[in-house]
Amino acid sequence: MKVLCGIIEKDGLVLITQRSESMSQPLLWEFPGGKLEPSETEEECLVREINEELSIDITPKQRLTPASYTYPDKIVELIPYTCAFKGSEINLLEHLRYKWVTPGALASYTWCPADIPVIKTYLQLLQG
Ligand SMILES: Nc1nc2c([nH]c(=O)n2[C@@H]2O[C@H](COP(=O)(O)OP(=O)(O)OP(=O)(O)O)[C@@H](O)[C@H]2O)c(=O)[nH]1
Repeated sequence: MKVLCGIIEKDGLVLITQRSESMSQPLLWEFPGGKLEPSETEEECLVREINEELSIDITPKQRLTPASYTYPDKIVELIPYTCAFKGSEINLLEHLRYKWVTPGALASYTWCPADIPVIKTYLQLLQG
């Protein structure tokens, strides 16, 4: 299944979210996003999912290299986009917590396994 995730940037920081105990992959960190519906574009999916989860508005910017990961019950193709934060207050509607962190701190969180190569790709992009 195709899953879109947003690396949302603001003032040099990145927004990360922690999955709640009731979700699959409980307490792991991820980039907000979700499953691509057949009727929508990748960008539409990102805007919709992030609004549904956090009630904020974002603009997708750059598509990064997707990463595939085989979980016991599903194969996830994780498609990352860098996104601009357009403002408004964050309301957590599904997640346990969120944090704005420096890119250098990303590696110190416990991520969904599919995100590990995505973080590597993002850090390489920043390094130019
Ligand atoms: N949004 C998001 N999902 C991710 C990331 N990494 C990753 O493995 N996933 C997985 O991709 C799927 C996204 O599904 P979803 O957000 O639309 O719905 P969900 O958690 O209710 O799905 P699920 O209950 O089937 O696991 C989940 O299985 C989630 O664990 C990520 O960085 N962001």
